[in-house]
Amino acid sequence: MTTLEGTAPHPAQAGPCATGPALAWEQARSVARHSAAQPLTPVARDLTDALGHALAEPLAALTDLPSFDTSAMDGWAVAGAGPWHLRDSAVLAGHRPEPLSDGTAVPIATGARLPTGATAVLRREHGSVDARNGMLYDHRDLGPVAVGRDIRPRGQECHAGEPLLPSGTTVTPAVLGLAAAAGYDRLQVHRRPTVELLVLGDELLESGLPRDGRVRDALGPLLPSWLHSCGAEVIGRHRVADDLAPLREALRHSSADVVVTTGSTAAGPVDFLHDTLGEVGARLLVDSVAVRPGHPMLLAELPTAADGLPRRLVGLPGNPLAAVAGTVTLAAPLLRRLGGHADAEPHRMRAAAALPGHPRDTRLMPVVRTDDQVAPLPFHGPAMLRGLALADGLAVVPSGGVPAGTTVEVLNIPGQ
Ligand SMILES: Nc1nc2c(c(=O)[nH]1)N[C@H]1C(S)=C(S)[C@@H](COP(=O)(O)OP(=O)(O)OC[C@H]3O[C@@H](n4cnc5c(N)ncnc54)[C@H](O)[C@@H]3O)O[C@H]1N2
Ligand code: MOO
Repeated sequence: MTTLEGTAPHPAQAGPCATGPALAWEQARSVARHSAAQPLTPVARDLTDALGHALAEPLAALTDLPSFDTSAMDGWAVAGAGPWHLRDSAVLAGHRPEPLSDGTAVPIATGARLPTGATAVLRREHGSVDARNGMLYDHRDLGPVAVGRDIRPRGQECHAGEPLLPSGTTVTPAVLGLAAAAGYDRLQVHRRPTVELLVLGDELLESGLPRDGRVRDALGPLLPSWLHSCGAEVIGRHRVADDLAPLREALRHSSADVVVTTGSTAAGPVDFLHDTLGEVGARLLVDSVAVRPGHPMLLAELPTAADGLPRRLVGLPGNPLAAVAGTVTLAAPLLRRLGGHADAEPHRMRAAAALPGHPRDTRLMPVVRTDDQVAPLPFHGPAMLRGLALADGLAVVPSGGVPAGTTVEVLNIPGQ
């Protein structure tokens, strides 16, 4: 941990950008996660606005589910043994039915409330009505209809007050559906951390073919939805000129919980990030990580803004795959922690082929899933996205690499 203060040397004379030894990859992820003492404050959100947030309290059922004895099939609600005298008015979903007496039946729809006295539901395809005497017969000839047959009893899925999901659960479409079914109109969720994305690099083009030594900005299009799927609300995305003053002003004026920068992490003549962090009085928490690609990535605590809330900066390297490595290593754990999301269990898979490693550092390698194994993809250089675009995940390859058959951790690609 290093404090950058005072006047830094001009970047052209600056030595290696990182001021201390690179942190081990696992340690860097842990520092990023624990750099937020606690998740952001809980807020109440309508169901439609809660998607992607994390539950700030356990989701408990507000009612029994189903909340009444329900017909599971279209057919007849029957009372006792058949044949049954058939009542003609059907019971539909949403109706309040009259009680049934023993030996009678009434047509009923799937989802309709069962009349009191009904002992079972006879499916439409299992019964027939004799129009002459108005009697319903079970034509399967399998003996009496079992009591409770094709009835979903009240409380079958849960009882009121029963915990359904723990706090920290990410609100997925399925969680929204469950919450609605269980009686919720609003959910207590953690506020999404706001993120401002600053894309550095005067050489970047925003349209057309790469030309005259300039390249297309690949990270502006890639990162916002990834950051969103890590739980962030991306409130701005800007290009910033390769100069200390514009970057300093952008940092001073940002109101985001987390500023994410791309590029300028290394020691090139226009790599102003370290100097700017020094100027604004930021505190470096991670200053390079023993991981390839992406080792110059960094995490800093920015001075507290007028609102008194802590602010952080994740510096992603400019090489696109290195930026992706920085996203999964530093941005994702920090954003998930701020947003209150529970730690995901590490996902492990067997390597279908040898996974080459770096001699000293962890390597993050785009891999494709084949059955229950993962295989490395070509075109995984730090400046390349071709392998990643085909990948199902990023394998965490320990230093030295691993032979085929080894079980390795595989990181999800955000949003997949
Ligand atoms: N002397 C050293 N040089 C470098 C080191 C080092 O440790 N010492 N590290 C190398 C590594 S590893 C990486 S990764 C890069 C990191 O560089 P920066 O974060 O300073 O990024 P830039 O220099 O601005 O750009 C690097 C590369 O990426 C291209 N780029 C930048 N932004 C984008 C974008 N949004 N979309 C597409 N491509 C982008 C940029 O044009 C450069 O080609 O530094 C090495 N050097
Ligand atoms: O981190 Mo760099 O990505 O090795 O090119």
